[in-house]
Amino acid sequence: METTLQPPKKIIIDTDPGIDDAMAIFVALRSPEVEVIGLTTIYGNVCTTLATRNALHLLEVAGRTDIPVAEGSHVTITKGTKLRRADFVHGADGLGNQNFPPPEGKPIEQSAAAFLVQKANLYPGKVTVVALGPLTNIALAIQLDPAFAKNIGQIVVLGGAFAVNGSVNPAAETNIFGDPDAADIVFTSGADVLAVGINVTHQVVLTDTDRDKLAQSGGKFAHYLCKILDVYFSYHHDSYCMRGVYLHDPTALLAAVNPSLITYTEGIVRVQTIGITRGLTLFYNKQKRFAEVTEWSDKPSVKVAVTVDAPSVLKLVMERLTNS
Ligand SMILES: O=c1[nH]cnc2c1ncn2[C@@H]1O[C@H](CO)[C@@H](O)[C@H]1O
Repeated sequence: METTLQPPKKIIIDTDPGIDDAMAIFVALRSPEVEVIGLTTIYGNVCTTLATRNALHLLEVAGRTDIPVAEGSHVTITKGTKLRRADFVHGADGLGNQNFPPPEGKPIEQSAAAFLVQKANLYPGKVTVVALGPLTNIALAIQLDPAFAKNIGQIVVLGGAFAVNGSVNPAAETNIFGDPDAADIVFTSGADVLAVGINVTHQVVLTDTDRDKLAQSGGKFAHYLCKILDVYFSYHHDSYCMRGVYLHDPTALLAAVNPSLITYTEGIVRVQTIGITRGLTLFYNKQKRFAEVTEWSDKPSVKVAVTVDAPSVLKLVMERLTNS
C-alpha cells in the first residue's frame, strides 16, 4: 500500500463482535493509515451487552485500552426488541465459544450515537465510520443531530446484497435485515455513504491453508484469531460447503483504509422495510428517468462497491495479522 504523508484517517468502528469483527478490529489496529478513535457497539452477531463486553475484551487483548468504547442501542430504530442472533455463525459468546474472562474495562458514559455526533462535530469531514453491524447507532446519530450527515467524513457500511441473494434469506443481507428502517435512514441521509455488500465480500475468502499460515506465524493477533475461527469455519462449511471463510468485516475495513482496493458505482439505495423482502437493498442506477415520482426520486446518491482486489485484501489481512 502507498505510504502517504497525510495524518492517519480517524475511524470509529461500529461493531457487533463477532469473529470477523475481531479480525477487522485487529487489522485496523495494525494499519498505520488509520487511527481508531473509538469503538461503538451494536447488537447483531450478539446482543449489545455482549458486543460491548467483547469490544472491551478485544482492546485488552490488543493492549489498546486507551481506545474508548461507547455502548450502542439495545433495540432497533423503531424500538423493536425481537432481535435476530447468530450464535451458529460466531458461537454463543460471539467469539468462538472460548469463554474468555470478562474484561476489566467499562464503556464510557456516552451513548454510541452521542459519541458519533460529538466526534463528527469535533473533526468535521475528517471521521470515517466503519459500520460492521445493523445501522441503528448511525441512524440515531442522524436523528440526534441534523448536521451529522454533513459533518461525518464517510460512512462505510458493511451491508447489503446488491443484485445477489442475501445471507439471512434470498432477499436480505444480515446487517441490513437487523434494522432495515435504520439502513434506509442512513442510505437516504445525504452523507457520503459507501456500501460494501456481500456481492463484494463473498469474493474475499480466507482458506484453511491461510489459517494454517496464521497459526504458524507467531503473530499475537493471528494466534488469538486461530483460537476463535473454528466456529466460523464450521458455519461456512455447513452453509456454503466451503473450506474457508468470507472476510466480510476486514474487507469493509480495508475499503475504508484504502479506497483503491475496490471500485464502486453511484446511485440511490432504498431498503425494503416490510414483507417477505424486508431488508432488501434496491439500487437505482439513475439511467432511466421515470415518468412518475418514485420512492427513489430526489434522494441523494450513495456509493456501492462493485469489485474488489481480493488478492490484495487477503494479502493485507495476512500481513497485518501475522506482524502483530
Ligand atoms: O447466516 C448468517 N447469519 C447471521 N450472520 C451472518 C450470516 N452469514 C454471515 N453473517 C455475518 O453477517 C455479516 C455479513 O453479512 C458478517 O459480520 C458475518 O459474520
